[in-house]
Amino acid sequence: MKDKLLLIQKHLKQGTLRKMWAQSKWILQYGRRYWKSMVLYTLLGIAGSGVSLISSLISKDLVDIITGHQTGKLLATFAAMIGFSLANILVSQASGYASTFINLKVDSEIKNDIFAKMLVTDWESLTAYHTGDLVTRWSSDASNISNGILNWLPNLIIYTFRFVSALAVVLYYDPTFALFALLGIPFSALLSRPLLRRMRNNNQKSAAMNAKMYGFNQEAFSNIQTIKAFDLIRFYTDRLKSLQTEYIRMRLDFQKMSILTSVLMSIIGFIVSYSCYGWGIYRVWSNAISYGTMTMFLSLSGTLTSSVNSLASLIPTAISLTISAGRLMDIVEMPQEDYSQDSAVEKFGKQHRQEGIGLIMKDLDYTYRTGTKVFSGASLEAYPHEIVALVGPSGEGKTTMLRLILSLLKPQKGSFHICAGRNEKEQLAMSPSTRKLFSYVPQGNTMFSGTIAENLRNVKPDATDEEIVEALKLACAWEFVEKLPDGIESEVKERGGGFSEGQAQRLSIARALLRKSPILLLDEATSALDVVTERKVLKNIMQDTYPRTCIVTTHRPTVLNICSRVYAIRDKRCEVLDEEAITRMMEDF
Ligand SMILES: Nc1ncnc2c1ncn2[C@@H]1O[C@H](COP(=O)(O)OP(=O)(O)OP(=O)(O)O)[C@@H](O)[C@H]1O
Repeated sequence: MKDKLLLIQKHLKQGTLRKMWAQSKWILQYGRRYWKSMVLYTLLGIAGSGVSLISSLISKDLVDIITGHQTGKLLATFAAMIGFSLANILVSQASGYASTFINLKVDSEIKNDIFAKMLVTDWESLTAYHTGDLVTRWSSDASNISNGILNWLPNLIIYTFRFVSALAVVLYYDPTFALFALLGIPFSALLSRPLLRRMRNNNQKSAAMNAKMYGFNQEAFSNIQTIKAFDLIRFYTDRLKSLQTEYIRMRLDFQKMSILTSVLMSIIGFIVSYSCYGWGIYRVWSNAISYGTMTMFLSLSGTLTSSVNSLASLIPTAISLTISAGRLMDIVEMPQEDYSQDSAVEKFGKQHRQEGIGLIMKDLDYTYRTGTKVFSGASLEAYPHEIVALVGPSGEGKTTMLRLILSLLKPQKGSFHICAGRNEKEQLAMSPSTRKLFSYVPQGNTMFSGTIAENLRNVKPDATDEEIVEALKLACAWEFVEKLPDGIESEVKERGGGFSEGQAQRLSIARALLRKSPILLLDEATSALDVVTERKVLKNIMQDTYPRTCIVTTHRPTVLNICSRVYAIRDKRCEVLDEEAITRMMEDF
């Protein structure tokens, strides 16, 4: 007793129980939405239990009629028996169909909901997780929750009903029989204890292991080229083997314990059923009960044992559910982005479509949560029809500045606004909502599998072929697309496969231009182009009649003299370079 109290105290101290309670409340809050499905599922389950109970009673009558213990209509009882057996099959099939249907529906709804929440989660918080881990949480943990919501509570009611109703019938006919039938319960309870203790541990380990495996596979498959180039095939196959060995060891370890438990449970089951059998024969022999009652007892003792085992199995299910809930709560309870300015931004964008939209950032401070301070008192401005360049050594903060502009990161200090044209007075604070006014071409390849036209229409579904060709021309991509046999209907493979790096970059730029966003951000997006093409692309963007504000980050100073303004990121600030400094930079290159 003292041990138990100490254990509970330890759990309370660690907050395990408190956590489990919070996780259960979180599941219930989802469950509330689906109460109708839960009620339907419960009713079907109770109907099934009722039908099988009545079948047992009819089978008793049938045996008694046959053995001459009871006079009755043999045919009618036989027909009732067949009728109820058929009803049993129908109810269990209907319940199976309903549960699959509801399960699929609830599963997709919960996954949609969690997916949407993940997408609006603060970017920096989300990047703390490996994408493999995120995918595993979203797929397996969400499925676990949807299964649990639908089954756990209804099953608790169904199994309890099954147990209580069978027990009531047994008690009614012969209370001594109940003692035999329930003989196994204390043993089952005793056995489930060590299983439960390890269950929670194992569930946690298994979820983490799945995430690790998924992450490994995902990274390996998307980096096959690098693996080959560095001759890492052996290393990666060995790594997979060692992960699999770790996984198998963990599963087998758990399986061994499960086998031991189920062997012991089965032995207990045998003892219980043979005791029931012996006791039944004795009662029939001493004329206390009929053959029919004995048959019914035997079938009901099976029901009692199985419903107790089913009730016991709900405990590990609850544990695995709370673990999944905890893993999802980690994600969905992270800070969320604020999209409250959506309509204000839309209105602002429409109002100032003609003059374009600029941006003004003043005295920004930004430090990553890891403690890396990137900006201190940095200011930057960019207006329509301008190309503003951000230059600076690697790791100085160019990409971070673009993330700040996109409100993926929030500065700790400073003012940051978009403005109408060059009018500083008419402005709107930057927020995740202002992102809809931007097009962003990040570093690396961002094309999807599909045709060139499909890729471009991803950002503007109603774009005509002419608009697509115009965007391709501005991005200097038309010169190679027009030579392709299928033109804009040519296939692009995963991650821009089938095209050179520079060609894929130009396609990405064309896609961003097609969107006609007031502000265009190019992060090293022209790095794979030759100098002539790079200058041509930027000149085209500058000369386009659309009032676009363009910000580019670059390592190459060769295009700086065509930019409206050049900021050098140094000493955590953005310093405007004069003509002389730009010329010097170009000469030094
Ligand atoms: N997600 C992050 N979390 C923590 N620190 C980061 C993160 N991303 C970048 N940093 C750090 O912030 C600093 C600026 O990085 P950033 O990527 O902005 O540089 P950059 O100028 O764009 O570099 P490059 O020219 O190599 O692309 C670096 O010291 C980098 O290590």
